[in-house]
Amino acid sequence: MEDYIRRQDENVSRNLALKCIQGKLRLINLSMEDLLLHIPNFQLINRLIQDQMGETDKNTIQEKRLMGEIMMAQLNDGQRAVFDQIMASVNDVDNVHPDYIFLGDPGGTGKSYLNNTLISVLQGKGNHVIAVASTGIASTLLIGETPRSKIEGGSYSAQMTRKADFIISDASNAASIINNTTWPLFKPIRLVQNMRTVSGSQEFADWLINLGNGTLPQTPRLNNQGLIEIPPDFLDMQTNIIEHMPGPLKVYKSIDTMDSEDRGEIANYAA
Ligand SMILES: Nc1ncnc2c1ncn2[C@@H]1O[C@H](COP(=O)(O)OP(=O)(O)OP(=O)(O)O)[C@@H](O)[C@H]1O
Repeated sequence: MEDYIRRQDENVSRNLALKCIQGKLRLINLSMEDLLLHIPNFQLINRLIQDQMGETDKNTIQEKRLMGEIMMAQLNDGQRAVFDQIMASVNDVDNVHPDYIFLGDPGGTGKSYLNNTLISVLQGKGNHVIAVASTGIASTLLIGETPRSKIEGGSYSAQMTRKADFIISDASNAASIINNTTWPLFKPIRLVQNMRTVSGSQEFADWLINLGNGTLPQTPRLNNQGLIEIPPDFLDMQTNIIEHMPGPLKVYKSIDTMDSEDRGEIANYAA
């Protein structure tokens, strides 16, 4: 719920969080009733979606246009080239540009920044943009075999999807898209300049790119394809950063998959 409350009021946030929980429960064949949870208020959520669809008043468009111009001016050459390709696809009247573009890893190359720039610029031009949380399911629904104009149903999501000029999905689970039957429709593009490292850290930037690409050389001593060795210099850098962080050290563990006979317990761990 905290993820939503930054942007919405408490009641809307509670219902969006419940809707998210309901989606996760469905994946493991559980319902809200099974866990005695409230059913989300879909009317409220649909109204919110409708408000967002109608968020095209002149002031908003003007603000987005200015923001888009500022962000666009900051793009590096690689980001700008991808930006131009995507804009060509969005404005494509002759259908010569690809409809589906996949901006892949590596991390830190400014994909989110570029996505936000595209959203601001397109909204600033009055285009309808949808930014979706990306899961394999979302990509399948939005980029499935059904052309968007043929998506049926009167729900706000269906209306919004039909009307969208541009659908964008960030932080995607690449594997779920690459393994999807729609993958051949995508044009894959990569950014290469790491934007998280400062100038003078080229070695670290290259190492991060290779890490993201899965092209780091194997360390024979470790004798395990799945293990990588972090060079001591980079580890020193991390220790240095941690030492400069205020407050007591706290370790958070992450879990990729949860295995338990108790389905309720599995539902407590977000994937
Ligand atoms: N053109 C730019 N000008 C200034 N800062 C930028 C630019 N592009 C990206 N950044 C900054 O670089 C950092 C990394 O960018 P971003 O989060 O967009 O990368 P990413 O590829 O989405 O990373 P990840 O895949 O790890 O989430 C961010 O702090 C972002 O604000």
